[in-house]
Amino acid sequence: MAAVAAVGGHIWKAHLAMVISQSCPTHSNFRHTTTLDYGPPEVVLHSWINWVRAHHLLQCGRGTITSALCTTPITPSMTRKKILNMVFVITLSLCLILFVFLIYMLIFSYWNQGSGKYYVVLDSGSTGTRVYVYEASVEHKEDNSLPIFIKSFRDGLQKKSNSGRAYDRMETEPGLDKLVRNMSGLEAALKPLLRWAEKQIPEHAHKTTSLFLYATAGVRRLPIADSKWLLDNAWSILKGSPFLCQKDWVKTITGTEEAYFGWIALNYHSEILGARPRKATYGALDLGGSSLQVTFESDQQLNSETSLYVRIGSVNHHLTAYSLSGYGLNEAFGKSVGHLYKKEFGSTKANLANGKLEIKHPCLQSGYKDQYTCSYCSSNDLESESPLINGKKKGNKGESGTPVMLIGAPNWQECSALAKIAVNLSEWSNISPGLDCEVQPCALRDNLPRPYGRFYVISGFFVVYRFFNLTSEATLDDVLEKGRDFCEKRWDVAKKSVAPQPFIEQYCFRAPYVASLLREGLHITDRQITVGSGSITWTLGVALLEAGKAFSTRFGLRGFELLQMKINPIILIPILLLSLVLLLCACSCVGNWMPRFFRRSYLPLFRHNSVSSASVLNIPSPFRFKRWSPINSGKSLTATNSWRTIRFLVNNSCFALVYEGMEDSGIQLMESSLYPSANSVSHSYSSSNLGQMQFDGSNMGAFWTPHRGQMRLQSRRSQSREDLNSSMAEAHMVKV
Ligand SMILES: Nc1ncnc2c1ncn2[C@@H]1O[C@H](COP(=O)(O)OP(=O)(O)OP(=O)(O)O)[C@@H](O)[C@H]1O
Repeated sequence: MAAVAAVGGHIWKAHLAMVISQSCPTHSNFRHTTTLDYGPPEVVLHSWINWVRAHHLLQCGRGTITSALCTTPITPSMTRKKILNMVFVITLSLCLILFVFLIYMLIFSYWNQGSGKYYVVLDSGSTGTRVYVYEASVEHKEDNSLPIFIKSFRDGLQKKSNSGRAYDRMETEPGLDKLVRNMSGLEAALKPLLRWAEKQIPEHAHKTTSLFLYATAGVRRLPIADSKWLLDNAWSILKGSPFLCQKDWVKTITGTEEAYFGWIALNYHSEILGARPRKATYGALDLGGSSLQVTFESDQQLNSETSLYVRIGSVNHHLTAYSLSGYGLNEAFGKSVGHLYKKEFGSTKANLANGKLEIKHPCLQSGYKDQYTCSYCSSNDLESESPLINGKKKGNKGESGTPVMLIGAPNWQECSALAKIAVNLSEWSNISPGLDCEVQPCALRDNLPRPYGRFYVISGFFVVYRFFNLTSEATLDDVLEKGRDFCEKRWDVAKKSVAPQPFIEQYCFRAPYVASLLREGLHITDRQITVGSGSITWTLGVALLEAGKAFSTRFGLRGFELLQMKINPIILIPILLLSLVLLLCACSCVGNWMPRFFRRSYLPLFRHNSVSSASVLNIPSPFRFKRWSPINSGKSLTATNSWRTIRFLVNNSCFALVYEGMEDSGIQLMESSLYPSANSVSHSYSSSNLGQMQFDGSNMGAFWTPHRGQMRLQSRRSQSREDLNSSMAEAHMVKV
């Protein structure tokens, strides 16, 4: 009802009253008045009539009404009529729902096509904090993949990428984990990023742009008090931005979440997500500065700790996702230094030398000499797996790492062996002792599922390939070869051979490390991997999932199902028209309401006698049913076939329905119907001084349609020949 009213743009407050006709004196005390808050009058009328009938019959059954009329209303044909009426109402409702749904789809689909929603995602990694700005919009794609288009903003960043940095992104260093209780440092890390984001997004959209800060491995491994300080203060900075930000949008994400977001980003980028027919997804190996995220799809029953069930569109995915802490590029180098330190000085912390302890590193070029703060040098460092500070300094709880002096002593064989040690979990952790990398993936704890299927290697892998100018077709042997060449150069030459960028000295180590990590650490072969682009970052996954939520909410549905329905106007418009026709037909059945165009062909009985198309009726609201009283009807009625039938039914059911409250409303009634009968007699309506108007009390009332600000009364079309005949038959039965 509410939907009907809303669609029509009318909210009707119908005050209905039924009074037993004066022609039924025994019922004269029976009066029922009620108020319906919503619903167009035709539906209200119809429901009311049904109620009245039921009530009347009930009263008769109880003997509270003794009128002879009690014997007349219930006949098999009336029951049939009731059923028909119900069917009509249901049909009408269904058509209406279909119609409204289609309109809704049409409007919202195209509304969403154009409108974008912005997202700002701050990635607080161990190496630095980066800002990503995305604009998401609904866009249906030819290949049926997920119909969300995400655009990433990189304005003004092109210049930076030419400077040798691997990513076109706005970033600040160091990572947040090095800024514990350093408010000015925290502001310096975040505010430039916010300012940049503000410039990318149109001002009018700032308030609706969602801002997230997700911290990863660096903050993840801080003591709780430190990470809380960081996040609380980061929140106090972010809430001052013009963007929409909530406290729980400033948080540390788990390694599994990070892995999952990366997988989403990768498969979205590859246009696989939500595709129909289903396409095989790629696994993701996302190598950061601190940790490595592994995500892949598998049908096997796997470890419940690492299992994720995801439904995207109509496709279910069973994922395995985990994060290998300490396997990021920077930390791996730290482990190599820690191993050398242990070999040289044992596992006790050597404070004595105060940074003067020299460590010869086989993965550093000759001529290289620099300070390094080792986080894996003391046994404490190793046990706590404490993070490196910007790849160079500091341990947990404010405790500094061990300062050492790194000296380049290049030796490719030793460097490769050292890289393997950094990969083998049993070499630097007591979690899984004695792992043989030839036998099992030695970067994995016992209970972690082995990577399976095809993978895209992203982030740190991309950085390494890019550093050595390798294409995505390059093999791991190519990486090793390039690494070896680079290691053999003198440091001053090597440094100048590449554009300025962070961690140049570590790439000699990184080449054998990434090869060993994939081959020995994870048992992944060259054939299984493709190097992904630098634009695939887990932050894209965050934006995509948020956009999916936002658009699904707009559609009022969960998930992407509706978004996936490609709405082709060529199909939709005919469906809409068809539903409209169905709707009109249903309306005509229910309430004799149908445009003249349809009506003529259906109702040959009605023929013009004298056309008075100007006759209209102002409908007052509230309105009321009132008994039909020929005495009160003042103005004499023009008798017609149809009218006689109406009156007959009215008399049969002992009451008539009359709009009440029309007295003051200056009612104009049609003198003759727009739709004349075959007998060239017009419909007639009472236009008494009381403004009463009769309806077919035993069946549908008239249907009212808004017309030029007024309402036109039309006679009930369902008083077709068939209907009339059945009414006559009923009357005849009663007489018998
Ligand atoms: N702009 C850049 N140019 C060159 N190298 C970069 C750049 N940004 C990051 N790197 C290198 O890539 C490595 C991985 O960086 P990434 O941003 O993926 O890690 P992170 O987010 O700091 O790591 P984690 O999430 O594990 O803390 C870094 O250690 C660094 O060596």
